[in-house]
Amino acid sequence: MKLALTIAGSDSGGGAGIQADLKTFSAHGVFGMSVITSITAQNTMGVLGIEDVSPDMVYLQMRAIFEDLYPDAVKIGMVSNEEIIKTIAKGLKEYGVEKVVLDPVMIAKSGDPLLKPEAMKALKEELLPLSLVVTPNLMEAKELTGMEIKNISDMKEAAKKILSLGAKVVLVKGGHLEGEAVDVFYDGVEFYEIKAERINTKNTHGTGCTFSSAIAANLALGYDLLEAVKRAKRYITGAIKNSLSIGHGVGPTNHFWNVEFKE
Ligand SMILES: Nc1ncnc2c1ncn2[C@@H]1O[C@H](COP(=O)(O)OP(=O)(O)OP(=O)(O)O)[C@@H](O)[C@H]1O
Ligand SMILES: Cc1ncc(COP(=O)(O)O)c(N)n1
Repeated sequence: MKLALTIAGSDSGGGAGIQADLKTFSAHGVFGMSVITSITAQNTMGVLGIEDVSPDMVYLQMRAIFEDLYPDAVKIGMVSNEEIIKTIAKGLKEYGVEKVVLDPVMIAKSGDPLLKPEAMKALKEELLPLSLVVTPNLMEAKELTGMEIKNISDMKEAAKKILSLGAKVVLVKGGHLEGEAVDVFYDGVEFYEIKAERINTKNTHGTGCTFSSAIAANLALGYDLLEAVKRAKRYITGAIKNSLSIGHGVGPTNHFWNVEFKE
């Protein structure tokens, strides 16, 4: 059995964060574990409240996992404050973790901030250099580079800048552009455009979480990074195509559309 770990925030509504990540791991047949960084009171309409877990408790969760159930890959999502970011960086270094997918979550689809503005620097300086791949959406890539990003050529330029911040591979997600859903993968040598059809739906809560945890699941399964990203792209496209119209706002991705064993 392969093991994957998500270090992220809890979404009470089940569509994003830890909950989306664990469902994604399960759908890939990978055993999922979690380090919860923050608890959000959240649903398809927005975020009612956020309570960060103490850095000590974040560290203890990491210890509990790494000293017993060593993961084959790790995904990092919402890490809202500087102390938590530094604690995670310390843990990753201490336990020598290499297959790290960093989703630099900043704002929820609902517009609610999930990263404190003063924590941006720590995210850039402490976590980015420790990750194998970082997966910013257009807004996050803009925050990381200061660049306005309007097309694929801008995405490539941004990917180069983010690589120079210390990331080994950058995957800029074009979910917020128009036309085909194109993501730009840059490993410092070559650009790859990872493409899929655009699905016309309002139900995209948790797309970034689902995509990054699918990359981590495929890394845990032993695929190389580019292949893991291509497989994750197929997974997220299916999860959006079959997304769920539940709740009154932005519905979540669906992890049960390709399940073989139905009642
Ligand atoms: N409507 C869509 N149709 C097809 N693919 C999409 C659509 N929206 C997003 N994607 C794809 O989903 C993946 C996640 O991208 P997105 O840009 O939505 O991430 P995100 O904004 O970080 O998500 P989140 O807001 O959940 O953190 C990317 O591969 C993107 O191309
Ligand atoms: C705990 C948590 N983590 C991440 C997201 C981002 O996902 P989205 O932008 O789809 O709301 C979220 N809303 N909540």
